[in-house]
Amino acid sequence: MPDSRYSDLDRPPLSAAALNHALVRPGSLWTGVTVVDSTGSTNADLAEAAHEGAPEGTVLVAEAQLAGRGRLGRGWSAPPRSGLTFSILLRPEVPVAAQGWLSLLYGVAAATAVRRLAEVDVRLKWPNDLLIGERKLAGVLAERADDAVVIGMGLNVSLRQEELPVETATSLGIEQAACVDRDPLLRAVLREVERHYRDWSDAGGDAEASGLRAAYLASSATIGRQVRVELPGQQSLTGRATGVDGSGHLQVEAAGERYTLSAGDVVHVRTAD
Ligand SMILES: Nc1ncnc2c1ncn2[C@@H]1O[C@H](COP(=O)(O)OP(=O)(O)OP(=O)(O)O)[C@@H](O)[C@H]1O
Ligand SMILES: O=C(O)CCCC[C@@H]1SC[C@@H]2NC(=O)N[C@@H]21
Repeated sequence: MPDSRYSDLDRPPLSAAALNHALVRPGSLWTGVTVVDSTGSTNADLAEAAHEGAPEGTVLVAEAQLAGRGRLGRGWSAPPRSGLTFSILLRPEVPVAAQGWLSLLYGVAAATAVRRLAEVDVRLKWPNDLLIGERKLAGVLAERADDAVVIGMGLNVSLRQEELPVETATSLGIEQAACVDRDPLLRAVLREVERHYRDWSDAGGDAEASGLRAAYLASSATIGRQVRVELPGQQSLTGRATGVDGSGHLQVEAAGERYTLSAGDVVHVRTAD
């Protein structure tokens, strides 16, 4: 008899009406939540909406994604309703140089929400993974669309072991989390994103002044560790990850030299100690 807690197609679909009721109100960052049964990629859809002038705070959630994308043309795959696949549209008014922090901000917010509701210890692997132990629970993808930024997240909620697309993945269900309900998880993530985004925007995108850097470092699975960074063209770098700069770039000290790496430059990061 399968464990009915993880029978995803029997789960209630997410309700756009309930999400709008909970999240969209005067003064809130969130201006509208749409839930679709299926699409290619919520990031691609919101990038198109951004070109057409969609407002900041637009949220798009897909019950199923057919061409979910990750960093560097990699994919994101998960069975329908087994998790959360959603994107948000932001129009940040802080210097572009600081906006590299947005995907880290998103990770901090999601980790806070997941820890609180699901009661599991989540750590952040630079640039874009949420890990439980060494296994990937969620990924974040921030992409520029004109002067907007679209940030998407895939979060594995009830995937069973045999449904995981890669051996290095996990889900809240597998980790026996206290909450495997997608609706409260999604609301909590978006509320935390709003809180961190306001503080960071009010500080002009200064991660230090807004407290974002401290929150990020407290959750980091990368900083302070020995890392092996794979770079394009079969090159690699082995050294200590020492911090994250004002643009969200990873700082690595290797053989007495200091390197600064942006998420777009890095093929893979492996911790090596
Ligand atoms: N539902 C999922 N859960 C966990 N991982 C997934 C899922 N779907 C796809 N992936 C993995 O996520 C990868 C995309 O993420 P990303 O581009 O961050 O690569 P990565 O392997 O996590 O990089 P790094 O080695 O630096 O952490 C895909 O190549 C795939 O291996
Ligand atoms: O780990 C990664 O590389 C990032 C994965 C991001 C996946 C999410 S799912 C919702 C949104 N739409 C996409 O096509 N990708 C992101």
